[in-house]
Amino acid sequence: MATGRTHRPATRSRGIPEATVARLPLYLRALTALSERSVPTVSSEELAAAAGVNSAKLRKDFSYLGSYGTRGVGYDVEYLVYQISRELGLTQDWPIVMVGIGNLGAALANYGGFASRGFRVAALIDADPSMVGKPVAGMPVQFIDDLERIVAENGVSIGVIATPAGAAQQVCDRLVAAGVTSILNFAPTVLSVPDGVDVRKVDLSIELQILAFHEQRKAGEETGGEAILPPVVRDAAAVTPAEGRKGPDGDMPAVMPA
Ligand SMILES: NC(=O)c1ccc[n+]([C@@H]2O[C@H](COP(=O)([O-])OP(=O)(O)OC[C@H]3O[C@@H](n4cnc5c(N)ncnc54)[C@H](O)[C@@H]3O)[C@@H](O)[C@H]2O)c1
Repeated sequence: MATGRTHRPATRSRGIPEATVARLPLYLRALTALSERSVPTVSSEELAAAAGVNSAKLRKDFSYLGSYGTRGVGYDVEYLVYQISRELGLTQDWPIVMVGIGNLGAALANYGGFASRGFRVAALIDADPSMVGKPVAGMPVQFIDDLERIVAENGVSIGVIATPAGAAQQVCDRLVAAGVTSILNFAPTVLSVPDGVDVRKVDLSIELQILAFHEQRKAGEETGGEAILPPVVRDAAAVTPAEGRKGPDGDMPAVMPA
């Protein structure tokens, strides 16, 4: 089923660079907070600070949306919320399915932030027969055998995978064959998908490793250049890439090769 990795151009067909697309949710989150406080307008500097980006980049990003603000007044908050939501496709409801309702899947299912951002959890799916019918976040868990029917009946185009890494590719293939064209993957494995399918990967351990890198740098600066390696990096240094290292769940290198 899987035919290869998806390669996307850095610029989307409508002319908005991927880097800008990646920042739109940050602007939207900051703008939504302003909207909830009934703030009518915001300057590029204020909004950039709230979103954690620099203001020149923000102005450039908004120019792709055709939004230039008004000199001395700033940007209209409600209109920008609408414009960004429309650009991100959030003015419509997106039914999603989650596969793998263990510790992580159940926590995600219980997160209220999806629904408020236009993502409706249509179904929770697991392969463990003892979980089927049990409620998680107020929904009964459904059996993996019904995946294709569930996707078709709910018109699902986005799937979330929170299974062990060893099951993720097979689950991904079934989702794609059923018609899902976007996957959010939490399993620590690289998924192969055909052209036309987008995969986003979330890995908190990679984020921690990046922080560890910065901590090591800071420690090096404090000691005048003599770097103090945190334990995870010291361990990695003793392992050749060919040997690899098994992570806590036995399927992921604890330190990803560069
Ligand atoms: N991305 C991150 O930052 C992050 C953080 C925590 C965990 N994880 C990963 O998320 C995954 C889930 O972690 P967890 O702690 O919830 O594990 P878990 O063992 O609690 O849950 C996994 C669930 O997947 C189900 N499952 C197994 N094979 C399946 C299949 N073929 N189809 C459908 N369901 C299947 C199991 O029955 C179980 O309910 C793991 O791969 C883990 O490494 C990622």
